[in-house]
Amino acid sequence: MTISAEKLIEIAKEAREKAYVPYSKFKVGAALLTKDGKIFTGCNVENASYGLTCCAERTAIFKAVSEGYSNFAALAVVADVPTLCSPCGACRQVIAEFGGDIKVYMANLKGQYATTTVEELLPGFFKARDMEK
Ligand SMILES: O=c1ccn([C@H]2C[C@H](O)[C@@H](CO)O2)c(=O)[nH]1
Ligand SMILES: [Zn+2]
Repeated sequence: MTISAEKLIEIAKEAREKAYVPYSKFKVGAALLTKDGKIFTGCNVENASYGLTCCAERTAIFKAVSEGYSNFAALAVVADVPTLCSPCGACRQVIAEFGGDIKVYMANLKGQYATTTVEELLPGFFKARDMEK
């Protein structure tokens, strides 16, 4: 990995500013580090049809994959909360698709963070192997 957790969190914090959140007003930012050192950012994008909202984490992952990157080392997620911003279930499954060992930094605006992995966040996640007959 080429950059520190703190730096990735800083980048996620900047990405958070772009959040489109007219309904919840809850801005979330993400920064995704590829194994070859490229960074893709994301923010949450809400919709008047609430269920169509895309979280910051998935925005970052879909941006990266659509640009040809799918080997990830770490993902930072930042929100303005006293505790830490923990990815929702849908995002956990989407992150897991690309490796249960991807580091996840859950952070707040003060720069406090916890490090975990998707294996820890979503034990027993559904994977390609589960479709084998
Ligand atoms: O980890 C999370 C949790 C929530 N949200 C978004 C979805 C919605 O726009 C708002 C409130 O749930 O926060 C994210 O982007 N990431
Ligand atoms: Zn989510």
